Amino acid sequence: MNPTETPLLELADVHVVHRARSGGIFARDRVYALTGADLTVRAGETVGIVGESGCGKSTLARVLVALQRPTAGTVRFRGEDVWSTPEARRRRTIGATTGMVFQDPSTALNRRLSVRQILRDPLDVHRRGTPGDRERRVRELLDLVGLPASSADLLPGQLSGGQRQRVAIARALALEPDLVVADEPTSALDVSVRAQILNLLLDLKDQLGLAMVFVSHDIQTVRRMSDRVVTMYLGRIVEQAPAGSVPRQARHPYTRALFSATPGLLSPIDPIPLSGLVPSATRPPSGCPFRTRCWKADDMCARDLPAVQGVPDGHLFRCHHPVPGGATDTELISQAQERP
Ligand SMILES: Nc1ncnc2c1ncn2[C@@H]1O[C@H](COP(=O)(O)OP(=O)(O)OP(=O)(O)O)[C@@H](O)[C@H]1O
Repeated sequence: MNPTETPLLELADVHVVHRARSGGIFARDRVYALTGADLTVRAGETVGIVGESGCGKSTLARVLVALQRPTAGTVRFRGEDVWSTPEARRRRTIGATTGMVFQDPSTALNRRLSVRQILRDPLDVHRRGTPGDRERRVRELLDLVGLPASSADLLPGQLSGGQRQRVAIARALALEPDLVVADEPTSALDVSVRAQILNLLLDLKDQLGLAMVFVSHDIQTVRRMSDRVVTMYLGRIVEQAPAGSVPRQARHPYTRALFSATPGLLSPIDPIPLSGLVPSATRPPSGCPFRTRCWKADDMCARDLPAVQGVPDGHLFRCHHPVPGGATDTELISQAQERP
């Protein structure tokens, strides 16, 4: 990875605001799904995204592959502003060189199409090679994801969950992308096949030199898969750190608390207690989004959004009162318990 080369993707101050799905008096509420996201993805690297349900992980994933247009901010793909580019060019550039694997292959694949049709579709749309080339590419893709050539004639319903996710991965790879975004790719699968799918993704990443963005609730998995871990809370990226330094060197109290809840990673004793609920994304708190649950929060946290601070190795965080890097669990837990 060369830090001076143009990144594959750069998000600058990206916001996504949805209209609330619920009806009634809140029908006109806005959901702040992603707020002020700055993120860079470089060729060949794997970025893991963690955070509790509803914090904006899928929204960020969709922005990265241009399935979601930001409400504000800039997305650059190889230096080019994605959303000020004409649609046809956008499809040829970011559309053809990124692929997405969704959580549930049963809903992500068209049940009426054969595996061959599913894999040929992107090749046909982008007019890749001759019909013979496309047929060869289908066989190549099946081989790449460990499925027999005979599966080309099957419908998704004739495959197991793990096989369906292999087809979804093959489809994401059809156009030889530089980046694959996998949004909880194993959470809808049986526990017994999860490791196989994760290993397949890791092998493909190495074999094809892909960049990968990997979204998961499963912190152990994200840590194992990623070069860099991004922690999100209530629509904001609160920390980005090299995977090897998380959780011990994590500086944001939320990252430490989140990781401490994973047995064997940080905490030999109890998880760092977090009081209160995640606030609603329709009414995020002023200042730091985490301050309503943070044991270190004070008036400044309610007043001002913390600026991004950096420590070496591309480690960034947003916090007025960061925890000391390398603090022991006991120190962190006693700090948390001192909270009034
Ligand atoms: N199309 C939409 N319309 C309205 N609200 C939405 C829409 N998509 C997402 N949201 C809301 O935006 C917020 C972020 O959602 P998102 O799916 O990105 O979170 P997430 O971290 O991926 O959650 P999960 O882990 O449960 O999948 C949530 O409050 C969600 O309800």
